[in-house]
Amino acid sequence: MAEPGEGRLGLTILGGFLGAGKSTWARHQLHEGQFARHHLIVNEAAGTPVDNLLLGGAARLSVLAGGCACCEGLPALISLLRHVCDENTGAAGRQIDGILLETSGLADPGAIARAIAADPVLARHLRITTTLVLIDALHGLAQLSAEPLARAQAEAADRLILTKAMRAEPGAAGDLLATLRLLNPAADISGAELGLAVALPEPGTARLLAGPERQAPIRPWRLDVGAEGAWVALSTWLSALLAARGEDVVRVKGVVRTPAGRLLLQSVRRVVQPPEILPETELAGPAPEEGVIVLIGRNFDAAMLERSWRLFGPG
Ligand SMILES: Nc1nc2c(ncn2[C@@H]2O[C@H](COP(=O)(O)OP(=O)(O)OP(=O)(O)O)[C@@H](O)[C@H]2O)c(=O)[nH]1
Repeated sequence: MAEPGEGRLGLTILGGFLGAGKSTWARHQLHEGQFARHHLIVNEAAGTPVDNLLLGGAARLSVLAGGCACCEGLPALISLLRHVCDENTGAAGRQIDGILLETSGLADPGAIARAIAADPVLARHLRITTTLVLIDALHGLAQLSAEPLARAQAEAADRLILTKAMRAEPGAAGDLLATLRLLNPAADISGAELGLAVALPEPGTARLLAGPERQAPIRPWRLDVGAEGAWVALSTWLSALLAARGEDVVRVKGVVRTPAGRLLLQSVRRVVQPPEILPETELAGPAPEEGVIVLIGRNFDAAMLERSWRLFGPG
């Protein structure tokens, strides 16, 4: 007798807070030959997608930008998933082994899973094989305390991966591990550094999580920084912004043109990451908009960002 779920396409949901390392982890898995015959869907809350630049190894890639897939971007996700299911049934037969969905850092994977289960078409064609949530070992404890969303993400997982595991101070990482075990005792937990599996720290003490205060919503802001030449001004502006308003800046990412080529600039909380030169070859998904920075945070307004950039910007 056929098992329930047999024949349905497997869906892996890859979630985690802003900057937790979802694209980095997925890129490494693709490099290692994992998810080789999967359709990769990348969701970004901002309208200017960047993550697909890191996922050139994907055989099939769709980008859903400009709306988080658990809320305002949900109709687009449902319709794309139906389309992928359609393509993989019928005469042509199955072209892929499954779907890997990288959610935006603002998505609750539990809400996505519930929406899929409630959709009569998807419920017949898809089954969620794993909900994998990445937790940033450097910022995870603070996020779990301050952001209800980070907690909801951790609780929704059946697999948790502590990323940046080798960069974190072992005591703090051990406390984070103990806190995660308290929050989600059923989840399998492992560690990773740049996508590579590494040992977990010794478990420490679970930190009591204070109920988060009411906060303004986190949302993306777009800043046009112009064409070539803005690089030095941009790094000075970003350092000044993080010094002055670091608590409100959750994530910054963007692509700027420099004499050395296209540069991917990003920060997670106050940590500015080393810039990365992007290959000029054709990449999966839409071409990136150059000279555009996406800032994801709270309590900003577009005019204020413009003004502050003009203080530093070239010309
Ligand atoms: N040292 C270290 N850095 C990491 C690791 N994972 C990610 N990073 C860095 O953290 C930054 C954010 O990584 P991404 O993979 O873009 O994170 P993300 O979760 O896809 O980000 P969003 O889509 O914006 O939520 C990048 O600068 C990465 O190089 C890790 O395991 N170790």
